[in-house]
Amino acid sequence: MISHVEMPPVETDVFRARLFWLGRTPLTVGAGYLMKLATRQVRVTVDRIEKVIDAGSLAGADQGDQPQVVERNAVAEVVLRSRGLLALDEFRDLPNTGRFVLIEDYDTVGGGIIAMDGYPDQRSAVTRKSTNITAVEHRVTAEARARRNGHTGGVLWLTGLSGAGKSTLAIELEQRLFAKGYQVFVLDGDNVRHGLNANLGFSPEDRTENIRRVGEVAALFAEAGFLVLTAFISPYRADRERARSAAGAGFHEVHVRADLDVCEGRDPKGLYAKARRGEIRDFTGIDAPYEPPAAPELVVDTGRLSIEEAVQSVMDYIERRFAIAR
Ligand SMILES: Nc1ncnc2c1ncn2[C@@H]1O[C@H](COP(=O)(O)OS(=O)(=O)O)[C@@H](OP(=O)(O)O)[C@H]1O
Ligand SMILES: Nc1ncnc2c1ncn2[C@@H]1O[C@H](COP(=O)(O)OP(=O)(O)O)[C@@H](O)[C@H]1O
Repeated sequence: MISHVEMPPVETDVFRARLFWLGRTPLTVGAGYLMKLATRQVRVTVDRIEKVIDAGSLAGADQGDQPQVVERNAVAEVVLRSRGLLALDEFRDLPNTGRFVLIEDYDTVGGGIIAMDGYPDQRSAVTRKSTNITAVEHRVTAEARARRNGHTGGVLWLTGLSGAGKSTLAIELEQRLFAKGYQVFVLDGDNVRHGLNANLGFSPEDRTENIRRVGEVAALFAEAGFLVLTAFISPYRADRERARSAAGAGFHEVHVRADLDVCEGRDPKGLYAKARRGEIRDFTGIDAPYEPPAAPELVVDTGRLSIEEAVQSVMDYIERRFAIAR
């Protein structure tokens, strides 16, 4: 793709669209459509419908917090997802190329404009700048490390909203696993942001870079034979998938799940209250997105389980997946 050096396209597999729906059958969450974008056609699926406005009355359609359909002639804000990375322009920067048409069974069923609010440009996370580099082979094998430690190295990647219980579980598990003889270490969002990632904030691109670095560090710890427990919100699916690729087969995604109102009710650091008062912007779950895992290896429902039950369920999982007979 050729682009102006000052105005390169955004690279992403998820984006927001404001669209006008013309289809005879409603647009639905999970449905797939062909998106015509300048000269390209790509398949996209509807990840979320954020808001629906009836074009006749201009009133918000009453579908609760999570609308599931957009009826004909309605205007909606939706989140669309593609399989691979797409190069896109935002409508506000480049109106001519920042718009698209949706097609279903050869019929035009909608048209809209692209916005990236809340979602990162993934360009820097996928760009390699170094060349002429050659990997050095270790002589200590992963098997030798595992034999000595009594368990394989790996990454248990905890993801979830603020207040879901990631740190509580990770810290408790670290102590219990250490007592059992595991080489174990917790990488926690709040701690890592004091050092390695002190130069990063909470913009979508900074969160992506935060998770990119942590994913690489966790993969190195795992290679060194450690069991790494990471406790980051890690709100974007693509970032977690990159962390998975960095660590390979030893990566296990754990969704620490609790509804937003449960997390907000706990509010252990008083941050939700600040976000509601407008003192913190771009707070996950309030005015910044969280993309739940589509197929995590484990779900821990901390809204239903006690801390002890939640710890035990992850502990059982770890013992099944990582322990080896010496
Ligand atoms: N805007 C905003 N949104 C979300 N969280 C915020 C924000 N500002 C500060 N904090 C505090 O930072 C912790 C999240 O850091 P992470 O590194 O895990 O975030 S991310 O993965 O990069 O999204 C998070 O910690 P946890 O509550 O443990 O999740 C908060 O304490
Ligand atoms: N089943 C549970 N698992 C984990 N934490 C729980 C659970 N039930 C209640 N909590 C409480 O929820 C809060 C979670 O906070 P924290 O661990 O800091 O979350 P996070 O790291 O995801 O932001 C703590 O105050 C904890 O005591």
